[in-house]
Amino acid sequence: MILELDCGNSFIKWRVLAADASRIICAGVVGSDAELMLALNEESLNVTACRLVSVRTDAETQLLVGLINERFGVECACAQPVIELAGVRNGYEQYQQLGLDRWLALVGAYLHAGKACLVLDLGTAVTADYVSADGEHLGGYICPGVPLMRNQLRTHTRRIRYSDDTAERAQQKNGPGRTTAEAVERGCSLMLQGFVATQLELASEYLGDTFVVFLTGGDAVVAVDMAPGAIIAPDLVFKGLAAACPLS
Ligand SMILES: Nc1ncnc2c1ncn2[C@@H]1O[C@H](COP(=O)(O)OP(=O)(O)OP(=O)(O)O)[C@@H](O)[C@H]1O
Ligand SMILES: CC(C)(CO)[C@@H](O)C(=O)NCCC(=O)O
Ligand SMILES: [K+]
Repeated sequence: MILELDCGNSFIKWRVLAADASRIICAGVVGSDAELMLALNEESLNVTACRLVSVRTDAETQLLVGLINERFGVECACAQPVIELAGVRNGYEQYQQLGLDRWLALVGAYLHAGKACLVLDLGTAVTADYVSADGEHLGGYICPGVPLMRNQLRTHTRRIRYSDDTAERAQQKNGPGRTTAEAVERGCSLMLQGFVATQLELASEYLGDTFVVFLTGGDAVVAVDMAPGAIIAPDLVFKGLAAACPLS
């Protein structure tokens, strides 16, 4: 079995594939290394290979690599920054500085589409990346996602306080908020939608008429209605990871 890990700033997304990568055996999202090891221990797994991508510090990543090695006796293949992969060229002035999750997502997208693509990752951070029809990464954008916007408001004000339940109820509609929770939740959601709308406009400008939009990340649902024809691809990073760390 192949263990795959996407180690982000907030969550570790994990999944286990059959040895021939033909199907997903189990998968999950956890908040910490310890939670990951607990989740993996709950399954009876025969892990024979591991590949991972991390945007954490090298020290944090090595800690996790050590835990995996201890538990399963396998070395993790870690995705590394490269200038070119699977027909895509990294567009950063310093290719090492492009977040590896962004890089693998856009490689995964181009492998899937084979033409120009706009990759929108709507998670803790929101990112947009542009790939031209011939595989040139043109660069992208980074901004705070809904969880960060919401937390900034909570942290820097005294009267914005409400529960997660209230937040969830407030998100059902988009009209002007009549409670604090509604005003904040709908406001942040509109910020995100405004960002997505602008990205779609820019994409026509930079990518021409024919491009494929990929939506990924926890808040992808907020944007589906705005991008008809967009491909919802929760596993884009894993697609790119398989290309970055082939097992044979
Ligand atoms: N406590 C949780 N348990 C399980 N799933 C969760 C939990 N919190 C969030 N999720 C789900 O996990 C996924 C997190 O993905 P998302 O793309 O938003 O990650 P992210 O916030 O960008 O994380 P990172 O910065 O760690 O990559 C979402 O699909 C979300 O619904
Ligand atoms: C932007 C995030 C935080 C998104 O997860 C990650 O890709 C990252 O840490 N990137 C490094 C900075 C950059 O991509 O320019
Ligand atoms: K992410």
